[in-house]
Order: sequence, then structure tokens, then C-alpha cells
Amino acid sequence: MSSLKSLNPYFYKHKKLLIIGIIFIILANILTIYPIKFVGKAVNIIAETISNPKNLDKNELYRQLIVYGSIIILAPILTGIMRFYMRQTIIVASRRIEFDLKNNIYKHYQTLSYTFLKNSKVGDLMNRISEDVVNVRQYLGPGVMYSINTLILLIIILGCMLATDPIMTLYAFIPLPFLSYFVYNQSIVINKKTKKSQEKQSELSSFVQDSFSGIRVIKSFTKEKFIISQYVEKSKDYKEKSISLATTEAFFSPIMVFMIGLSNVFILYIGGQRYIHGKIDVGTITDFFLYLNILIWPFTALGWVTSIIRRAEASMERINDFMKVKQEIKNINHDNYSIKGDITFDNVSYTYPNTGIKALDSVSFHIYAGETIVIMGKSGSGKTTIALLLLRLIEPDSGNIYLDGKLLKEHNLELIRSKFGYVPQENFLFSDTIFNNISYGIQNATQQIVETYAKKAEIHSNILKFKNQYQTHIGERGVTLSGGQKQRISIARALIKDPIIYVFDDSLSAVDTETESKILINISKEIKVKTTIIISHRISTTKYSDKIIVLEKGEINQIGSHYELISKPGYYLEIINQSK
Ligand SMILES: Nc1ncnc2c1ncn2[C@@H]1O[C@H](COP(=O)(O)OP(=O)(O)OP(=O)(O)O)[C@@H](O)[C@H]1O
Repeated sequence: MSSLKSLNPYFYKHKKLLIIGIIFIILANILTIYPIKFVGKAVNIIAETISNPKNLDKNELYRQLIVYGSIIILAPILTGIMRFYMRQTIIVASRRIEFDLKNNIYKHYQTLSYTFLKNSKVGDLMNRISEDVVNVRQYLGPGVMYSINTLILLIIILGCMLATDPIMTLYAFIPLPFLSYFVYNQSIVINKKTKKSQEKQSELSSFVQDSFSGIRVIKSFTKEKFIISQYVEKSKDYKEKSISLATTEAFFSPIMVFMIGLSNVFILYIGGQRYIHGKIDVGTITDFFLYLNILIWPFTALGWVTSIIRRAEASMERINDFMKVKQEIKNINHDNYSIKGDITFDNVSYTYPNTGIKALDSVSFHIYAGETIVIMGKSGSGKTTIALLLLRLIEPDSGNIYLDGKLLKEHNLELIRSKFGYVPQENFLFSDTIFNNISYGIQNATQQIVETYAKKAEIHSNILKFKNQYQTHIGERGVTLSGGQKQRISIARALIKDPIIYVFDDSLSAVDTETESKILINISKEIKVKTTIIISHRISTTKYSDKIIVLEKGEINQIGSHYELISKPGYYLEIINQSK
């Protein structure tokens, strides 16, 4: 139950509804049990009438039977009304808690670090916020409701039974300790099996997500059959875990019914003995049977409720694992001020924690505000890592980064990110209209502004060719764009922010050199006055730069202007010679 403790604040928040719900549960149970003693009384009157027909007072008999009959009929109607309100309060509270929980998980996801999210599987993240939350909601709603219901019913029935005949009560409850032992053991097994089945489900979701993202590769490599067989294998695994869980859960109902049946046998035997010896009347035996049979459903449901609780416990553990992950990059400054764009890297090193790869090793350089630098280097040399450090998506392990002479981590994080125009290497666009994608970073964008920046990014004429032009939907529900078109929309999205610092991470790799040149000419005015970092493999971009940094295995191999670098042997000269 420990993981479910983290739900206490949510229970507290919705305490009013829950307390009202509990009151309805109590009323519903009192109304369920109240008419039972009248059944016993009615049975006694009928038995009395049959054995002594001479004493029959017809009017009195009818009067009593009408009163008892009315109570027996009316009480279930009122019980039904109480049960309706019990659901209306407790189930509604569970839905509200589910809403809060989902929002809190999503909010927490947003605070998690780039590296953590990058290393998590999307399917798994999705499962924790969907499937796992549904499991927890099942506990919050039916789980809590039926647990309280069973407990209250048990207390009331136990009280009624003890008041009627303590000895018969003792016999009726003989199977109870065995039942508790069985429930306890089964619930441990259910918890373990649930965790395994949920892990398998997460794996399956991640696999499906992966295979749809890589559908082009799968089809071009004609791997459909292979991927289907892998899916079958994984879903078989999930199926086996689920069946094993269902088998354990299936034991509950028959065992519960068996135990109640055993109680009935005891009642019949002991009750019969006591009746023969004149210690009780036949109505008392009838009452006991009715009491026990009322317990059948709640006790059968106990098995179901136990698995709901165990499932929720396993799910909550998975949710808590994520909720415990601390926000690594925090904002300590909330001031508003202007940024010039002077950047210094002072002996900066960074190692990716998950792989242990040292991506940057004591890197130092200085970019004056308004300068344009091109970062070159072989694949994996650490270029993107510099961009991520600048945006504070990751923090250096050692060394310092300064912006306008002040430590980057002491700046207002939201402010500095708003001053960056970042075009990432992987051109991610949202499943939305082209207009909304371009205007993503600004508020109240007009058609004119969006078009201006689309023109600068050399994508305007392409957009006009689509039927719905700027209102064209991209992605799953709309058109599929070419790599170059996506890149240019990403560029327009960064330009429209009118940032102070541009970071283009291999942003022109998917467009031809002519378009690349046009884009760079279009934004040359901005580039001249703003700090611009262009990560590129192409020599054509270097003509716009003040300085070139050549990285090799995370270290600076060469640094200088185009003319300085072509005058000495090295990677830069090699690239120049290759491009001739
Ligand atoms: N999220 C990550 N987790 C672990 N290792 C990473 C991660 N991202 C990059 N790396 C590793 O860090 C090193 C530097 O990567 P980086 O992306 O900075 O190189 P790059 O020069 O930009 O490469 P490319 O030109 O191919 O984009 C590489 O060896 C890479 O494998």
C-alpha cells in the first residue's frame, strides 16, 4: 500500500465528496440489512400460524404481514437511491482525482531534463500517464467504494448477527481467518504479476510507436514480415503475463463462494441443532442465511477489489518512479533585462550520463555579440552538444558558460530561451497547420508576419502550392512535407521570434546549395547584427562567418577566420580541397 500513500493529498483535496459518499454507503447498507429481521419475523408468524391454526387472528396476521412486506419492499428502493448517490459522489471524486493526477504527471514531464526524456521510451511515458492512471482511478473509484462498502457491511452484519445469536455468529465466521490469509497471499502474487504485465504492455506500446515512426525504413527494407513477427512475439509475451494474472484473479471468486458456502453449512448444522434443542426459532436461522447471502457479493467483490488495489499499487509505483525524478535544470532568476549575445565557453566539458560518452573536453572559445561563427567537425565531434549547452537543455560537468559576462545558469532561463532562435537538427513539426507551426514562438501572429518570415526561409512559394496554403495540416492528419520543406518551416519558426542569438544546427543540410545561399542572403541583415552560430558540414556557409571552430572528438582542433584556416594544414583545408 506504500506507493498509494502518495494519493493522500488528492483524497484530502476531495474529502467533502468522499465523506458524503461514505455516508451514502453507510445508509445504503443499513437499508439493506434493516428489513432482514422482518423476514425472520414474518417467517415466525407464518410458522406459528401453520403449527397453531386455532390461534389465528386473521386481521392481526394481515396487518403484520403488510407492515413487514412494505418494509421489505420499500427498503431496497431506498437502498437503490442511496447506491446511486454513493456512485455519484465517490466515482465523481475518483474522476476528479484522475484529472488532477494526469495534469500533475504531465506538468512534471515538462520539467524533466532533456537527457532524461531523450533516454525514456515514448510508449513507456504514454503508458504511465494513460494505462497506469486508469489503474489508479479504478482503485480510487470502485476500489475505495467497494472496500468501504464491504467493511461497513461486515461491521453492521456482524453486529446484527451477534445481537441475534453469538454462538451461531462464531460458527458462521469460522472460515474468515482462512479467507484473510488467502486474500493476503493472492494479493502479493497479483501485485508481482501486475507489474510484469504492465512492463510488457509498456514495451509493446514503445514497439508500436517505434515501428510507426520508422515506417519508411521498415517498408524500404521490406521488413514488414519481420516486424510483424516481432510484434507477435512481444504481444505473446504480454498475453502470457496477462493470462497468468487473470488465472490468479480467477481463483478469487470460487474460493469466496466456497467459504460463504461453508458458513452456510455451519449455520444449517449448528442452527438445526439449536432449533431442535429449542434455543432458537426458525426465523433466526432464516435471518442468518440472509445475512450470509448478503455478504456473498461483497466478499466475491473483495477478490476483484484486491486485484484492483494491487494493480493500482503497481501502477502508482511506476508513476512515483517518474514523479521522484528531480528537475535538474532550475531557473533561479526571474528578472527581465536585455541580452546582447556575447558568449564565452571556458574549459567546458560534458559527458552524457547514460552512455558515459565525453562529448566535449575542455572547450574554450569566445563569440562577441553580433558575430557569426560556424562550427564544423566530423559526425559525433560534439557540435550539437554545444548548442544544447547554450540553450541550457544540459549543464556542463565542469567549466563555465557565460552570456554577456554573466554565468549562463544565473540568467533568467525563460528569458534567455526566448532570446534564442534555435533550429534543431531533427526538424520536428507539430501535427498542426503550417501557420501555427511557423508562429509557434510568438503570440498574436498575423498572416502578413508569418508570410514575411516564410519568404525569408524560402518556403512561401511552396506553401502557396498547397490547396489550403498556410492552413494546410502537417503530419498525421495532413500533408507529408519533404525534409527540405520541414527544415525551412523550422527556420521560419526560429526567425519569426526575432531572437538575439541564432543557432542553426545543421539546418540547411536538406536544402540545395542554391536555396541555402538564398536563405542566408535573405537573413544576412539579421545575421550581421545578431550573434549567429551555424553548425554545418558545408563549406558554403563559412563565407558568412567571422570565425570558424573545428571540433574533433570533443576538443577544439582549429579556430580562426576562413583566411587564417586555409593558410595552414588541417581539417578545414581538407574540406576546402575536397569541395573543389
Ligand atoms: N542524448 C545522448 N545520449 C548519449 N550520448 C549522446 C547523446 N547525444 C549525443 N551523444 C554522443 O555524444 C557525442 C557528441 O554528439 P553530438 O551530437 O554533439 O555530435 P555532433 O558533432 O553534433 O554530430 P553530428 O554531426 O552527427 O550531428 C557523440 O559521440 C554521441 O554519440
